[in-house]
Amino acid sequence: MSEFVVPEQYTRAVNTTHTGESFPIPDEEKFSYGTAGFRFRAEKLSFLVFRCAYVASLRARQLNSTIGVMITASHNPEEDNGVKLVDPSGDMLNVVWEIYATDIVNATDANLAAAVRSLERQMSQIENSFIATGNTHNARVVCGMDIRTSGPHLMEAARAGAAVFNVNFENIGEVSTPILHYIVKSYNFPQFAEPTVQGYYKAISDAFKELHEITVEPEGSSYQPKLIVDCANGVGAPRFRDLLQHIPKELLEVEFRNESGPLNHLCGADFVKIAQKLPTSFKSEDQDPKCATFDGDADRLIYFRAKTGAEPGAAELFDGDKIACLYAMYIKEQLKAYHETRPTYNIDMGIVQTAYANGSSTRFIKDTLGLKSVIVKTGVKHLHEEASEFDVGIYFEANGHGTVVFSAHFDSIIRRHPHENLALRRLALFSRVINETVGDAFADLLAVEIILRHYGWSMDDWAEKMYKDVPNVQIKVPVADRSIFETTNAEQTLVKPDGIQKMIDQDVAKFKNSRAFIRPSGTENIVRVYAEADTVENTQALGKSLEQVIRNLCIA
Ligand SMILES: CC(=O)N[C@H]1[C@@H](OP(=O)(O)O)O[C@H](CO)[C@@H](O)[C@@H]1O
Ligand SMILES: [Mg+2]
Repeated sequence: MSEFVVPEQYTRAVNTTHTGESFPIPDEEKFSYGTAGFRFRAEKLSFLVFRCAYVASLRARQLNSTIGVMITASHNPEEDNGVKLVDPSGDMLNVVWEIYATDIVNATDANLAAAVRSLERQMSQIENSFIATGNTHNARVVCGMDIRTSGPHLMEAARAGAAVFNVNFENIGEVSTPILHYIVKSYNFPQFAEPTVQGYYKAISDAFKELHEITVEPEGSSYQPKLIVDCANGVGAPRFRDLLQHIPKELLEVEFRNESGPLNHLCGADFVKIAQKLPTSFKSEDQDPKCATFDGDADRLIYFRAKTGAEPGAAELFDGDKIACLYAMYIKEQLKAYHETRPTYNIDMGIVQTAYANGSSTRFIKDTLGLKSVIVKTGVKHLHEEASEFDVGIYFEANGHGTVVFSAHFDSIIRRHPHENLALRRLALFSRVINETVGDAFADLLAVEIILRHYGWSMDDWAEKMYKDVPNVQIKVPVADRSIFETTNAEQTLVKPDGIQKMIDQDVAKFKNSRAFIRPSGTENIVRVYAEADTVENTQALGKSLEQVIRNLCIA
């Protein structure tokens, strides 16, 4: 019996990009909307951006709102690129739409119209909304890109994608990912800020300057308003320079490094976090007092300095966990002062972390700050969602991606009455320095500086007055097929392949104060091993032995 063969004109072998160029996709290749959208070598991206901007335009019509498209591959190398979509609130794309986006990206050219009709049918059942009809005059797609050389071509792919359904398109040029998120929110909530890059600079810097004015350094303060920033050779360099035009040097003086070399190469927040090393152009002997690093699209921030008493090039990190704890200390203090004067309206606060959070930070949150840390799955959308359960929800990934979200209740009590007392004013202004839509390296840096000044802290103080990280290691193990790994318990336990968790548990039991887990990455073809133990040597040994568990399994 002969098998039915689909005529080629109906397969993905004849798919095309926005310029009509052929983009054949093998049958077995299925794109999926990962932890942070679609990410590949840049060659694949014109097609994906074209289709994603089309999806964005459908969502924009459905909600009669502005939707964002960001073209970036964050901390990945220059040759890569990626695309992710931003919802009207400035948050990550709604998860149901991640599925629609996946369907549309995987459709054949011939089936695209049918895929959209099916999407519309599903939507009319679930949300009672329609794409093709109704009021769509506010529908708009706003698109930003980082500074990869593939960016401008992909911007044209996005423009073409939005044009298919005739939706307004705006290119906002080279921006950090958080700027794009902020502008999308500003379009949809005009009272929030002017929906331009300048509007973002003004809103954040005005709040910073006002909060700075009412932040008094304590007597004997060791705070220094100076720091050196490693820009990962990314978009953070030009845009942070622009933002600082709005902030007088006496308030904050920044020296820029790694502004124009190879993107994310031996520098940037991801490199510093995983290697625990100083980025290129920083040296141990310089003993630079206070340094910070962004990733390639400036949505991550980590503070660091040269580690004393360690091998040359080693870095001491003040990572996402330490920043989260700093925010928590400060906000808790202001909330306490607020509750003393107005006990009637309770405002609750919580901290959300992932399993990668250093064990010491979680203990500090619980034992010293008397707060609870909720552990969720990796990926900002999970943290953001959980943090939104609180009036003040602080969330951070250990890698430096994080922010604070504030509830409507907080809004009505604090933001609308900021002049009643100092604590209220501080809270209200702090909430405006922060970019609530997503982790923002610039906004987070300004918030950290305010808090260090408030406490009169140097980096020494920050290190000594909080907690000491337990030794930890993160190892990337390349694998042919990461889909064979399945996790549970906020990704801390492997349920598949069979028997593997038992081997992990046996290894972990050999070391003192140890904790470890293995999970497949959602962004790269690797499995990540994370381990903690009592000493650096034991941590390395545990990490290596777990790495071997994976290697044996994947070779077998
Ligand atoms: C351990 C780690 O840092 N994982 C990162 C990384 O996800 P993976 O699914 O682990 O590849 O990229 C995500 C997107 O940038 C980020 O949210 C996450 O924290
Ligand atoms: Mg990033």
